[in-house]
Amino acid sequence: MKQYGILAINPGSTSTKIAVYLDETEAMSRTIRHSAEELRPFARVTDQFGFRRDLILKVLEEEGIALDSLSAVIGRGGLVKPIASGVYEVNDALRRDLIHAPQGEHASNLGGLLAVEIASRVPDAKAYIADPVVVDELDDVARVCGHALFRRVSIFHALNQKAVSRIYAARVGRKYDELNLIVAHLGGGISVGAHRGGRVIDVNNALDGDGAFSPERSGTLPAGQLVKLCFSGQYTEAQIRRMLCGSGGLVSLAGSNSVQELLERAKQGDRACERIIYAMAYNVAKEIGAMAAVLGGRVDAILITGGIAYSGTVCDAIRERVSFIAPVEVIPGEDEMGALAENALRVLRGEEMPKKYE
Ligand SMILES: Nc1ncnc2c1ncn2[C@@H]1O[C@H](COP(=O)(O)OP(=O)(O)OP(=O)(O)O)[C@@H](O)[C@H]1O
Ligand SMILES: CCCC(=O)O
Repeated sequence: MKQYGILAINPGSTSTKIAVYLDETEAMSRTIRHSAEELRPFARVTDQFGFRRDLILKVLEEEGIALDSLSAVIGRGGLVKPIASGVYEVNDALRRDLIHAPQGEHASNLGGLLAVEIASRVPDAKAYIADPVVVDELDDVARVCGHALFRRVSIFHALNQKAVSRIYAARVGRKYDELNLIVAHLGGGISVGAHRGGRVIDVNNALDGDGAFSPERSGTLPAGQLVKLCFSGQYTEAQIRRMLCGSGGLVSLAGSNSVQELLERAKQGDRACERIIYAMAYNVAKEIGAMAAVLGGRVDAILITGGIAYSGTVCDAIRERVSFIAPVEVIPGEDEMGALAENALRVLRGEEMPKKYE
């Protein structure tokens, strides 16, 4: 069988992760860190394009990876229009939206742009994105909220939520699209999704003041108090937005986005820290309960994933409240790089057709 070389690119706010796979086997992986000073000169995320591209090319050269060994380059997709789950070839329409960012700026907008640039240097190589944060499979009823000017929007850790669901399905010898799952991704942001037969029919918008609070994000806030703050004249719109996403959650409540650090402080006797960590777990459990109702109580398993899932303390605090719903499985960390490569491989092998972004 033909062997495929795949470069996966996952740009985050302070790092660019890259990995090269030969079929399913990882040949190299590297996390390139970017300091605040390095990124300061760039006004917009897309302005960082040339800077990150050159760093990727340098790492590939250092690792002895020849560009012409690549059959495809796949990037994490960004804040484009709401789209169905799957693999998308990077076409002009997608490129335009990654640059102009109709739903806002996000580091992952660079994924598809870097993929198409690097693929263009290799004859016949394809450029893709897969399961971007805007994957939207919401049931119609989940879009409705309590005022005609507002609607609920699906923005979440689609790539990792789908990847861990497939891992769990393989473990129990079932197909992802036969299962009803609740997946709680606990990272810098937190998303809790109801997966019914392979579709995420309800999920919180993890970027925009919705759901459980997380290390850096406020989650849902009392709307009346928020309105009052907005009109207090004390804060600009940018400052308020930063309270929701960036300096909300644990950063605001406990002064750090590191759950590891806060758990250590709690262990040393800091009761305030302990209370806040438990409050975060309590809010995640509440979201899981809501998703159990969305699934009509028919839940095969609850999966807890993301960096915070390495903490037994946090997982136990959640499990205690939700294990009456379904078995709880912890799949810590994320394998977004592996998930990107697998998505590209399915398309290269003809097992899945890439979708067209319009
Ligand atoms: N062993 C651990 N125990 C407890 N917390 C941990 C552990 N390892 C990582 N974390 C916490 O996980 C959080 C970061 O999670 P993760 O790495 O998934 O986030 P991210 O990739 O930056 O953001 P996102 O998942 O939203 O894309 C941090 O608060 C970190 O302290
Ligand atoms: C919303 C998913 C991605 C992120 O946490 O930034």
